[in-house]
Amino acid sequence: MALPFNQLVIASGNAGKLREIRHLLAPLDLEIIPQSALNVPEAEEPYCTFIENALTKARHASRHTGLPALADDSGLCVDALQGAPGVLSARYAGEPKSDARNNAKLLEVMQGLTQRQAHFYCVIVLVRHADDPEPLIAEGVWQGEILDSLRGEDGFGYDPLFLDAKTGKTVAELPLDIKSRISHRGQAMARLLHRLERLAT
Ligand SMILES: O=P(O)(O)OP(=O)(O)OP(=O)(O)OC[C@H]1O[C@@H](n2cnc3c(O)ncnc32)[C@H](O)[C@@H]1O
Ligand SMILES: [Mg+2]
Repeated sequence: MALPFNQLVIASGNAGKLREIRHLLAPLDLEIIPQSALNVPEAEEPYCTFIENALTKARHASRHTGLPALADDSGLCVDALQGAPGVLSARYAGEPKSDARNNAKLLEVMQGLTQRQAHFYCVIVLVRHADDPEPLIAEGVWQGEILDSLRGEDGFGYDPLFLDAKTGKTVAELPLDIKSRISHRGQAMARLLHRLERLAT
């Protein structure tokens, strides 16, 4: 597909996410540039919805670089916790961000709970310029359940606690290519690429 741009800034500072996004965008003929390479400072994420935060991150990176930018805002939503940690997933256990402390907190909060259903949610936003009135937006959801102990070494964030019902594995036990095919992020990116096709010449 021939896109109307050949460079794309990824508005994320999360190494695990960046690895997955690079993998998902690999089929495109695009130069992928992490925002850190262009000294974009981390954006504030003050909103209570994923979409508002994603839009803010994408516009922020685009404004700083003058390039098209893609942001991912995502998180884990636990049914029994009314959707927490939700938009606060990255900082559930406070500052500085720590996957290990977030997982420990989640285990503690869910101790003794039998209702363990949860989902990962991801929204991806692509703006062609900072004030783009028609950002491309796509979502994905991945249903699973929260285990009572950590399993697996791969991935990032809550992956060692999230059991995928279909494979019977935690996300941290799934290789990158399998996770990318079925994850919330993989689904969102597939939909985004579909929308990008309509822009392609
Ligand atoms: O905002 P950026 O810089 O992209 O990085 P971040 O880690 O702060 O990203 P978010 O604000 O979108 O928060 C997402 C958090 O949700 C969790 N999360 C999202 N996707 C995940 C996945 O695929 N596996 C495990 N945890 C995930 C993880 O704790 C992330 O830090
Ligand atoms: Mg963040």
